[in-house]
Amino acid sequence: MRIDGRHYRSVWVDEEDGWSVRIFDQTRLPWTLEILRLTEAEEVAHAIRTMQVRGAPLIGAVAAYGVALAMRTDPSTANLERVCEALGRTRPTAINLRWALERMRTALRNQPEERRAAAAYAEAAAIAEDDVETCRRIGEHGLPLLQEIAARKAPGEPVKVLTHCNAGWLATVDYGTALSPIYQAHDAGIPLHVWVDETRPRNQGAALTAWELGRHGVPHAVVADNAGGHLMQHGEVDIVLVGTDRVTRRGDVANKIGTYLKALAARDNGVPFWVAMPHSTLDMRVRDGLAEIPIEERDATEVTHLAGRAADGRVVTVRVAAEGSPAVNPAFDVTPARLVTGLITERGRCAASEAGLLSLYPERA
Ligand SMILES: CSC[C@H]1O[C@H](OP(=O)(O)O)[C@H](O)[C@@H]1O
Repeated sequence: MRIDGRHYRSVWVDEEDGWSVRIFDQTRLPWTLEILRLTEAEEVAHAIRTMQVRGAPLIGAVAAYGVALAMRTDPSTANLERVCEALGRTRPTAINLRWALERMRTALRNQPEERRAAAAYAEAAAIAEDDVETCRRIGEHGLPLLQEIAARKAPGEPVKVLTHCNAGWLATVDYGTALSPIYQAHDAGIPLHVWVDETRPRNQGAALTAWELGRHGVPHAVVADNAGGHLMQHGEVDIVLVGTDRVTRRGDVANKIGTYLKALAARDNGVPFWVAMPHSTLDMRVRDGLAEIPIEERDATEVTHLAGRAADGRVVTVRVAAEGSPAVNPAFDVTPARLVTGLITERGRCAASEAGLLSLYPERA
């Protein structure tokens, strides 16, 4: 994403010192653009736990750099195992975190200690570059879906897309997943209108997706999470495009809480429901998403309180639920494969099924 003339990714190694890790503090967006400098693996773990950095592919890439930071100070095998375990415990649902840490372990365990830091930075960079190209290709394979809808409309009539949470470049190293086809369609001159689910309780849609689309000039409107079904009933949604945190062997999809409800409304209204999935999000070790995918339970105060910017510019948190009322905060839900029209991957599109996935990823059998 270009900001003030400079192209940014969502994670990078500091150009001056060559080893510290830079990220945007996404808890401060859309109000202020703050760049954090991470110098220790524990700071990386904190950033992931507190969602200063979030998004399934991005937390994998940032955790990989967390391992590199750890190897700088202690390249022992004991420390490698310790830091991978600690980073792996930060968030349980997105499989990308485990995928990236397993890839780092594999790349480092047979390296001599004196070469582990350099090898760790190289592998983390490879994970990041892989994500960039993967997300760019997801855009290429998702673009035809939007072109086909546009071709059925009157000239200038926008393709109406609904998206949930943030699956843009802020959720990946660059380009995004669900937003990647949207950016490519916009840049190709296809008229779009994006319904941005606010995505309670953390409001990644209202705060992050709206900020991204606004900066890119993509026409959009923020809507309450509960408005999506109504919009679909009234023909205001041509397609639903969402990201994912884990796809199982049979095509069940874990994603931000509320995704399942959109899939139900989409099915009831005959609206195509597509999920953008990078290879790092595929978990062929799990078949039944509802039974096997761990759903992160986050702090209740994310539901009872809301962060926002006061009139004087301060970012404040206010209580929105009655004093003393408890709250429950599951951060993800699972959409069964039967409600998913298809998966958009870096290798093409496929059905949300084992056969569909193996047709694109035969090596994952
Ligand atoms: C590119 S997929 C991003 C995926 O991650 C988000 O979760 P979180 O913001 O809690 O990290 C959400 O589920 C998005 O769809």
